Amino acid sequence: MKFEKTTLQDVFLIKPNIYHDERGHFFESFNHDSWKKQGFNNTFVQDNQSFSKKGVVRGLHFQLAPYAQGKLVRVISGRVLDLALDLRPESLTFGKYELFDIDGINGTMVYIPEGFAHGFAALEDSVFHYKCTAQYNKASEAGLLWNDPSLNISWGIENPIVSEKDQLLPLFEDLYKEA
Ligand SMILES: Cc1cn([C@H]2C[C@H](O)[C@@H](COP(=O)(O)OP(=O)(O)O[C@H]3O[C@@H](C)C(=O)[C@@H](O)[C@H]3O)O2)c(=O)[nH]c1=O
Repeated sequence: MKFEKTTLQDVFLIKPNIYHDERGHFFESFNHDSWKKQGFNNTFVQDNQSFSKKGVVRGLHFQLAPYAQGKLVRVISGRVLDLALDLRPESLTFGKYELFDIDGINGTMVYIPEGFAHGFAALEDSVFHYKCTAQYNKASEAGLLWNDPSLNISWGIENPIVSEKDQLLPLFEDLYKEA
């Protein structure tokens, strides 16, 4: 598996070695020792899976400390535009985001550390899987509006399906007014 930098500090892509044969294919989606060699000293404590119909946008979500989550995300089937937004004021890439076009064929994974907001758009019917470094904690849930004009995110979907909860999330500038 190859670890590649992105434009965001501490966000990286993980490209697995995929072994194809007449039965199909095989790849390691997580390997403790490979991650340790990269200096990763955290532990994944929860795995999540969701299915999204084509045209769904979920996010942008994060959990507040002490339940902040690092997430290792991947698409099992389908295709997703995945987004990480740096919310760490001390970071060189604070306020910046990057979109990653990932699918169930190339198996590319994205690691999004604690301190980022995360969201994704399902460009096809998609099964999405992610490992988290902290448990779900309802009281710590927080987020930002998926279509905040100041972020101007090109989700590649017109009139997406968005949960009621996500439609009520605050704007980026309001989040920092509240802080
Ligand atoms: C996230 C989560 C939700 N739930 C429950 C709460 C609710 O009844 C139902 C659906 O929750 P949500 O609407 O929050 O699901 P969803 O919008 O898919 O939330 C996820 O979005 C992506 C973008 C992320 O980054 C994740 O961390 C997570 O916030 O599942 C859990 O039991 N455990 C969990 O870890």
